[in-house]
Amino acid sequence: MKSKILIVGGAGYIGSHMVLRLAQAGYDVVVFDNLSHGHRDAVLAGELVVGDLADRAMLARLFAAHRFGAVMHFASSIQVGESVQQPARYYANNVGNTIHLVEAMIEHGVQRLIFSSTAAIFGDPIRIPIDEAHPRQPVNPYGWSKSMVEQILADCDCAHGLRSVALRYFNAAGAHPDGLLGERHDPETHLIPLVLQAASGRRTHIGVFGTDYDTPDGTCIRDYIHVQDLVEAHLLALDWLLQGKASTAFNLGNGHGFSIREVIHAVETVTGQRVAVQDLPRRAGDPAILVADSTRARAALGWQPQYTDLHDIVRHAWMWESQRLSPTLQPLDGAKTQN
Ligand SMILES: NC(=O)c1ccc[n+]([C@@H]2O[C@H](COP(=O)([O-])OP(=O)(O)OC[C@H]3O[C@@H](n4cnc5c(N)ncnc54)[C@H](O)[C@@H]3O)[C@@H](O)[C@H]2O)c1
Ligand SMILES: O=c1ccn([C@@H]2O[C@H](COP(=O)(O)OP(=O)(O)O[C@H]3O[C@H](CO)[C@H](O)[C@H](O)[C@H]3O)[C@@H](O)[C@H]2O)c(=O)[nH]1
Repeated sequence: MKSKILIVGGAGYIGSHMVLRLAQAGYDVVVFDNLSHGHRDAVLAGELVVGDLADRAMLARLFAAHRFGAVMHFASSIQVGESVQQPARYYANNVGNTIHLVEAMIEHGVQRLIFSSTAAIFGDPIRIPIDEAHPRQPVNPYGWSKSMVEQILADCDCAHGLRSVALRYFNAAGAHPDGLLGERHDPETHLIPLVLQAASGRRTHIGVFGTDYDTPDGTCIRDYIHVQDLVEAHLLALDWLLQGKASTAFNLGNGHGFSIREVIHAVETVTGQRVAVQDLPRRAGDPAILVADSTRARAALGWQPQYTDLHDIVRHAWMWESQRLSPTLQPLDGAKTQN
């Protein structure tokens, strides 16, 4: 009998893909999500418990009712720009509420945690690609909140033997290859779904934030990693912890960067639609280039990303976007919806 896994934030984009994959791998899954940004109908397996990490009494009841072998923690506030405007709210949800979760785990003897960290802990990189030895120097409250949690987890390992793996995703993208799940952030701020919405007619155009970066075409370069490949890394990290291995952290990306213009071009190729582009000033806090060195995850976990071609990532996300298009769907910025 496989362990029962608690997925906190399992109704969100990455968490919902994780829930399905764990169920397919034979794990018993319980999802805990306040549905602030998640979707009830994205939980395609297991039991959904609607609750907030701020509610310590509810967490205590949850841990008393189930015997969890491990916890995967996807729940957080995720917008970098918003974190600059509302830092206290970000620290409360991403750090304060994570402490509630960790305390409940310690109290109930649950010793394994996989934590969703981010490339934002590295701030403006001093070298590319970014490996685990790169200094952590966040430049916004979102990145700081994740870096602080990593420190808290290291301290809780020393004090309580809580074993954890922090997975630092670079740019999560794509959708379930069978079209079952996809990215449904509201508001959507991520590049690939926004460009696809411009291709489908749900938006009039895509704004490009900054065309004067020190990159070949002047636009920012990011490392887009398929959500399904991230999910596979979590399964391997779970095995790592179940085998009793030490707490650690891994950087997760493909190791290839694509510029914003290359992403737009890939969307045009995959969809056959022309995307209207408006060049805009830089967005505050965007590093020019973020590319992961995931050598360690490949060597230690045996992680082998499957969907490394940007066109596959865009194709799966397009399948999801196309399914969501219907004559009744409201245009998002005054654009006409195509049928
Ligand atoms: N999407 C990316 O590109 C990316 C990159 C790096 C790291 N991450 C991290 O991965 C994780 C998942 O990201 P996502 O894109 O799936 O986000 P998401 O917003 O789709 O999912 C987060 C889920 O957590 C839930 N949640 C938030 N606060 C909660 C609380 N206090 N109590 C209970 N539930 C709560 C939300 O309702 C939502 O369902 C986040 O921790 C994020 O910081 C994401
Ligand atoms: O309408 C848009 C949206 C984005 N971009 C640009 O596209 C690139 C990618 O932007 P995203 O917002 O899709 O992703 P980020 O690289 O800003 O953010 C990602 O990495 C962050 C850490 O740096 C967080 O972890 C975040 O959750 C994750 O999606 C950036 O250069 C951004 O300026 C545009 O030009 N136009």
